[in-house]
Amino acid sequence: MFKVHCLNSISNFGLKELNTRYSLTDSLVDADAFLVRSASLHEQEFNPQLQCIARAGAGVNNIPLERCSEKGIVVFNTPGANANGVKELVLAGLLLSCRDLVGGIEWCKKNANDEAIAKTVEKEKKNFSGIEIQGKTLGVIGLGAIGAKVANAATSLAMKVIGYDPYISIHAAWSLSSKVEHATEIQTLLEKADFITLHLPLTNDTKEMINESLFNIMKHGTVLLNFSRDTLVNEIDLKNAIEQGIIKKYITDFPNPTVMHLDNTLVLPHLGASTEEAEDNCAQMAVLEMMEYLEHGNIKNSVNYPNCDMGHCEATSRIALLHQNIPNMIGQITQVLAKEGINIANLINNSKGQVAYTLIDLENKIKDTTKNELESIQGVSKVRIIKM
Ligand SMILES: NC(=O)c1ccc[n+]([C@@H]2O[C@H](COP(=O)([O-])OP(=O)(O)OC[C@H]3O[C@@H](n4cnc5c(N)ncnc54)[C@H](O)[C@@H]3O)[C@@H](O)[C@H]2O)c1
Ligand SMILES: O=C(O)[C@H](O)COP(=O)(O)O
Repeated sequence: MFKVHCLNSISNFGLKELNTRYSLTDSLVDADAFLVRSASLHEQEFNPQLQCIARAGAGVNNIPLERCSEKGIVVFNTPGANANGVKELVLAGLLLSCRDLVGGIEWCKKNANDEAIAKTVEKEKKNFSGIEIQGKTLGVIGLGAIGAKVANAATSLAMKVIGYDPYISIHAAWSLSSKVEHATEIQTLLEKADFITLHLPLTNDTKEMINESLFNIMKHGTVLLNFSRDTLVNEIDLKNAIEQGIIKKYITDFPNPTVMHLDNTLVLPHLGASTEEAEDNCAQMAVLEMMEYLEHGNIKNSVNYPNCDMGHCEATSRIALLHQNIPNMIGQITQVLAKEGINIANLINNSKGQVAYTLIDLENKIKDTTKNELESIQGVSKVRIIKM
């Protein structure tokens, strides 16, 4: 029986995939797997039994990836599963930035009891007027699942679109409209864009990437949309850019004490992925990735371990080893098995950066003592017996 702990509420559409081999646990201590959305795990201790963490969503900056890799914990996310939900909210943000819709709605509410409102409004409406997006230039930074959808949608709304993504995947590149202009340097995008939207992950490399030096390249009166993460933007520099009129409007999905007090800023309550469809998609994908790993040892969409698919085990037993990507690991592993007279039916060894994953089907049963011996090889973080 596998025990699963949910750190956030996860859509039942995903949880109903769990079969009789699973139970939900309230305890973090005895869980084999965590399901999580945005809850932070940085301060969380991980028990030795924890095999994987499935993030029902895209961003994994709430998970200590390095510590998970050291402990042989596989972290999954759900690429693209909430991209349409975010795209639709970004389009809403784009339109909200053009006329003062929020101010206008507030004005109507405030004047609800004015019998002459139909007449007064015709004098007052100029206070909420604005511009159109048609013909304006949108700069999209990060052309992954969300950025590509936003870029394509904006071309359909008659915007000119420039995209910047030095690490674009082939899949994302194929999905982009040919109308999207490709910027090889971020400067080109910043110089031309009337609206800039951020769709890149928060990492050590991208933290506060949008700072004074980039604000200084932007056009006076740029609208900045941030539906990715708050700390991609240096908020002190943002405040200055707003005061200088470089940023005309900042639309963000991430409330924090600083942005709540900025002028010309519209803050949404982290709603990008909060649609029924996105929540269902993410939950289902996360649960299925977790089950495939726990039951069969196969890895799909991990952010810290390589993909690996050996199908379902037809041999007598299956073991998985999570280890460092260093020389002679396979030699040492097969030596232990050979010493025990265990014959290998099939073996996959894949690596990703500093770590590697070895999945082995065996023609003999595997004993606990063999598992212990494999665990004692230097550089092995975890050994799982998937089928005895
Ligand atoms: N507001 C929300 O509710 C919400 C929902 C989903 C995702 N997000 C955020 O959006 C981010 C992107 O999500 P996604 O699904 O599109 O992810 P994705 O992995 O499909 O795309 C991210 C893209 O950013 C690119 N990138 C990385 N570093 C870059 C850099 N320095 N400059 C330009 N591009 C760079 C990558 O090459 C990739 O193409 C997530 O990491 C998450 O933080 C927010
Ligand atoms: O990275 C993501 O997928 C989003 O920020 C969504 O987060 P949520 O699942 O907590 O809404």
